Amino acid sequence: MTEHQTLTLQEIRIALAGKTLVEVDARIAPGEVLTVMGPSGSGKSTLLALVAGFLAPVFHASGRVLLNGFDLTGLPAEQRGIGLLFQDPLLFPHLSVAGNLRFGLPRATRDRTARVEQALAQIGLTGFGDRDPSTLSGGQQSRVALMRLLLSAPRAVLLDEPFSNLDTHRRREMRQLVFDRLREAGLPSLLVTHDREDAEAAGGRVIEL
Ligand SMILES: Nc1ncnc2c1ncn2[C@@H]1O[C@H](COP(=O)(O)OP(=O)(O)OP(=O)(O)O)[C@@H](O)[C@H]1O
Repeated sequence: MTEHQTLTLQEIRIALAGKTLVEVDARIAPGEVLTVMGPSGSGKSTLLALVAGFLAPVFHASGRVLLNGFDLTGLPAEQRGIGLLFQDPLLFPHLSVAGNLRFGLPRATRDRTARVEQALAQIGLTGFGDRDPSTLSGGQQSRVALMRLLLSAPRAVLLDEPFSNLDTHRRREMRQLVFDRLREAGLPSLLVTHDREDAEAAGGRVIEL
């Protein structure tokens, strides 16, 4: 279990061609999901890119991103320990379902096979470990992507329209699973969505860009 963290977006300002696109100042508590909403082009994905550490150089950004007071602002993406979940589950097609989950585990993890079996059981996919990800339904793939993310022990999570590829029923199930898991793990998260029901299910504050 990861130490509980607070994610702070301190006086963030992102500008494009001299014009302010995004201004945010927020502190996200452990287990809290802060939802970011706003029209297309308002800078939601750009804000996530800044927090993750891969903001395109055309943008000018100021402010700081802190995890439990530790300044991430100058760190490259791979050193930030931030997990990402997108609309597309982005499973590795050349790895089995179990291989995708194993990939999430930090290198020093012991009992890897047992951890993967346990993870499969937690998402209702016992017996699916040897399958090729493309043979899974969209909802099953989403669950594998979520579990791969959680196994990687992130310190914070960014979600960009993570449910928008799922049908209504699967979306409800997946929302519940994702938000329960993030709360249980005590992870601060930032959710970008167009869907009010996502924001309600997330249960945290909502900011509009
Ligand atoms: N690499 C880039 N170079 C130049 N402009 C960009 C780049 N990426 C995004 N933009 C512009 O920045 C603005 C914000 O884009 P962004 O993708 O953050 O919006 P969004 O709120 O996530 O939109 P959507 O809801 O459609 O996903 C848009 O005007 C977009 O055209």
